[in-house]
Amino acid sequence: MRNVTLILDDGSRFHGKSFGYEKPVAGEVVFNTAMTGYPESLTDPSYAGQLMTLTYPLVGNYGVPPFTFEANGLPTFMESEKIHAEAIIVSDYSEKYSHWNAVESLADWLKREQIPGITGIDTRELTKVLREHGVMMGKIVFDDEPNNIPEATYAGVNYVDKVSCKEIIRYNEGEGKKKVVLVDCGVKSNIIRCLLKRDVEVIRVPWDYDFNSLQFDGLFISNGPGDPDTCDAAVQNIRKAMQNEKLPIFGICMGNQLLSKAGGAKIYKLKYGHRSHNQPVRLVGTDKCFITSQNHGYAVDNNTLGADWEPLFINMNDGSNEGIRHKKNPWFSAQFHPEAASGPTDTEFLFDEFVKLL
Ligand SMILES: NC(=O)CC[C@H](N)C(=O)O
Repeated sequence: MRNVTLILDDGSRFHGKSFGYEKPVAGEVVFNTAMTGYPESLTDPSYAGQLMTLTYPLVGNYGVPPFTFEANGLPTFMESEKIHAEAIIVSDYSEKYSHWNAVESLADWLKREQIPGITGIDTRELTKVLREHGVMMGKIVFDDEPNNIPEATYAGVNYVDKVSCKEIIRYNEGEGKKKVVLVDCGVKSNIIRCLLKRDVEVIRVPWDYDFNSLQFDGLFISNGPGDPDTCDAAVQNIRKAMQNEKLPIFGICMGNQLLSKAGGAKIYKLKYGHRSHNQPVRLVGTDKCFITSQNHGYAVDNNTLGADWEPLFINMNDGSNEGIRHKKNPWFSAQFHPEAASGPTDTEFLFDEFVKLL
């Protein structure tokens, strides 16, 4: 195993060993405190541009599931067709694995997809640095090679355009009871699975496609990577769709941010984001709290919501926005991931609420 160093923008250095593909890499360094779910997280398109640190110390011991596909073209076990994170950073990589569904080791998968993985990093100390300073850009370099990796940029880059589908994809065509247009900002497969199992036809369109001339019963806006302020074309299309006040609209994560922007609200960057399986959110107006799966670095500013809108969920750790709803029209969204995959399924009922409105 070759020696590597993770260098953060503030000059902090963390020394470890390479266990994945051997290439230097740069990106935004983020941390995720979930205890499981590395196959799902690595293939979540929302991690594009990011070096993903896992704080759970032992990673790799249940291997990697196969890349098989369902009849509708969706991967059976993964959240997209490939790894989207730029790299994975762990404390203690386990090459030995055992699981009913495992077909290869995490190292073999990373090498095949040309994604660096590093182990032996004090991920607890790294997370403390990121919590105190805020997320930072960083790079992984090989100690025996000159440091020749260019700096990466994250803010202001339109990552959605890199991961969105390039043409329309239809699921359950002519079979579902209702039709939903899904704006693909980097959609996770389980969102589509959650819609399909509720008997709807899904028309998945590129993020900037003007879908308003299509025939459909509801609009869904997906999760996606990067800065929502780079996705103006989607915001304009959503605004056009809102001219029909009866059209049900549901957004998740980036979808919450884009719906909020279409409603006139502003977005800001969180100091170090929410990435875990145990983020508590309260349903506004009730004492109900749900434990949610999350992966986001930006948030909607509650104080900028227009008079017709209100927060739907609030994060119980830091009071930040976790969803919005319109006071009159059937429009709502969640900042967390009700589709889970990975993580708790407590809030999957939001898909039922959406489908009931169609
Ligand atoms: N998972 C997502 O959709 C993330 C949305 C956005 N890229 C953020 O970081 O906040």
